[in-house]
Amino acid sequence: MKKAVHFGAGNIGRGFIGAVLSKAGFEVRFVDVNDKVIQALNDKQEYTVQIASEEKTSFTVKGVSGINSAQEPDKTAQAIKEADLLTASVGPGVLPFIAKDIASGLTKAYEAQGSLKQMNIVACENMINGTDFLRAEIEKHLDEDVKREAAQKIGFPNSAVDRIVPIQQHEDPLTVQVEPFFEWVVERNDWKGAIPEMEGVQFVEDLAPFIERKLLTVNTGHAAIAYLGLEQGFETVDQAIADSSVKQQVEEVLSETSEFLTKKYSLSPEEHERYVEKILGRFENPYLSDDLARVGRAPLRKLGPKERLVYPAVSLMKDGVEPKGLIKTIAAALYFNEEADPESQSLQNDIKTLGAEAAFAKAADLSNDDPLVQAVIQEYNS
Ligand SMILES: NC(=O)c1ccc[n+]([C@@H]2O[C@H](COP(=O)([O-])OP(=O)(O)OC[C@H]3O[C@@H](n4cnc5c(N)ncnc54)[C@H](O)[C@@H]3O)[C@@H](O)[C@H]2O)c1
Ligand SMILES: O=P(O)(O)OC[C@@H](O)[C@@H](O)[C@H](O)[C@H](O)CO
Repeated sequence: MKKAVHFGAGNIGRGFIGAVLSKAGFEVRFVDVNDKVIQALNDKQEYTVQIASEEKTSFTVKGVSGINSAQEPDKTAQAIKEADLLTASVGPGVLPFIAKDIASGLTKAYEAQGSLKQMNIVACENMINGTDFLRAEIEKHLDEDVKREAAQKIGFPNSAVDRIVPIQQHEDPLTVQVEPFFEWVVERNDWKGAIPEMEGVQFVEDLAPFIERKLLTVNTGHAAIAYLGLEQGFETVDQAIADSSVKQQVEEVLSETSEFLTKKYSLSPEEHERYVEKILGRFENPYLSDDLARVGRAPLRKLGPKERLVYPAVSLMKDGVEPKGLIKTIAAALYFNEEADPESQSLQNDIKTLGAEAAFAKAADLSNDDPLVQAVIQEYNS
């Protein structure tokens, strides 16, 4: 049986990636640091995925087990040595940490066998070129000979993953509720070996239009709902989007990212409009309760230069377009203050000590006098 190792047995890990891998015939070993989830995976070897729709269907994902990488480094290394496919959805900020575990597994395998098995490593994060980033982090911990062997034997394709999976509230720590829609797109050229048949996975020549369309529509839209919705006192995505003023502002933001995307990738405006409509419909799903605090989480990451808000805003401004909706959303993001979110606390602390202008400029990697910084601060102060 083919073996897959998936780092991150969280919401998208169990709710989507693990389910696809299991269905494609892989034995799935989840690696995580959450011992409750790992114990439950080893006790049950299966879990339930519920579809958030009127029909409320569910299915069972079988053939799964867990390894706690913090407590079981040898078992983690052994699983990496045996893997045909390694995937990860831990959050971009955690990739440097799992890179160490992966590098250690690859080094042990190389030392034991004098070679590495052919495999693919795919990061499934909301991040442009997430696998390239993970690869660079892994390589920091490899000796030259292992690095050379890894370049020969391991494929590092970038990927884009789309399925809304909120924070879970079930008695069973493994049960996971997901929306009906799903999309997993993987870059074909960087895949090593024959392209496998995997239901739910699409292999494409060029990932850039897919990841950018997804990040700058689903995730920009989500961020706008979160930051603008919290300002209005809403708690969940469906509640916020049901408010006509929030919806109108989200539509304005998505019309700006649509302008950027259709121009950059020569997309058909009608087809892209249908894509946007579909996504707005997903946000309105009444069977899914998704916290605005989750959707707005990690604001320092979300305000980064290659991320869902600043990247399209800067690009549009360079083309002489003032993205009023994005500017409003970024200003609202600077008010995101969630006690349980460490990045939101760092952002608020930066605003207190440096001022909002310098705090945003730092997060976005822009100079204080950049036109976007000035427009955002004018909005923030108003
Ligand atoms: N939830 C979604 O709707 C969704 C959809 C598409 C993509 N994503 C992306 O997937 C990633 C994960 O999101 P999520 O919502 O599943 O988050 P999550 O918090 O539910 O899952 C992350 C998991 O990583 C684990 N983890 C943390 N540190 C680790 C370490 N050092 N080693 C191994 N595991 C570790 C956590 O314990 C947790 O189980 C993010 O990049 C997110 O943007 C999420
Ligand atoms: O995971 P983040 O923090 O990058 O973004 C929050 C949500 O927008 C995201 O998790 C979506 O639910 C997901 O990307 C849908 O595919």
